[in-house]
Amino acid sequence: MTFEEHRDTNPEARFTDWLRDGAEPHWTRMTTHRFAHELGAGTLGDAVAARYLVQDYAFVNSFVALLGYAIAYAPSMPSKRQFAQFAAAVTADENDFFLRSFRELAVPEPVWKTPELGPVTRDFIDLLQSAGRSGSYAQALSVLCAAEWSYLTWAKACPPERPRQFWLSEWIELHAIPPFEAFVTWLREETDRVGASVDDETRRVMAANFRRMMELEEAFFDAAYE
Ligand SMILES: Cc1ncc(C[n+]2csc(CCO)c2C)c(N)n1
Repeated sequence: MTFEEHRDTNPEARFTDWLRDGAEPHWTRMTTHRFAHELGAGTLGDAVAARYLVQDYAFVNSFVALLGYAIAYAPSMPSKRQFAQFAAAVTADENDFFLRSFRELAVPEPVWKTPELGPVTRDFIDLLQSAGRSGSYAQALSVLCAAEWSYLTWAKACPPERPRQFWLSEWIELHAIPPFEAFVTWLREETDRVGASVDDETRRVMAANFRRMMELEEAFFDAAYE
């Protein structure tokens, strides 16, 4: 269904709802994945957590580069500020979380500093780079929106009692706290606004990016068990 058809069925329909619907079944499989359930229950194995965090640290590195592109492409100073403030949080508090977790899980420095990238991580990095280098704010938004909104969704579904292991509890908390939710709310509104103003071909590319992201998000959780 095109966005226009989607809007015809429901005039209230948001562009980002159309993106999410177009990414099924991956959206639902990722946001209700065994990985997220075990994370919430505190039963995720240490080896699974360590494997995931090493690959995710490499992902986040490319993710920060994409935030840099979003700062460059954003059309106004208030939009640039949203990305800049978010990038500051990721490179400070979140980086500290990764380093403390690697220490606690006894992951040697060379393993997290120069990791052996899994195939899903490589595909992710390619997608983040191509969205960044596209020169298109719309494309950057479609990728960022998939990554952030899906993380907010599984984290908000976690039970309120947090696991005792800090690398699990803080990872949930980071993605369920009000400032993160506020950022995702803004990011969806920004993506709704841009999606409504671009041509049909750009909308198709945004939907393809969003869907590919969710396919990789699901595969990324799977890969932590392999
Ligand atoms: C594979 C993968 N996809 C999305 C995210 C989400 N994410 C990336 S950076 C960031 C900033 C604040 O935590 C968030 C939410 C992730 N970590 N790993």
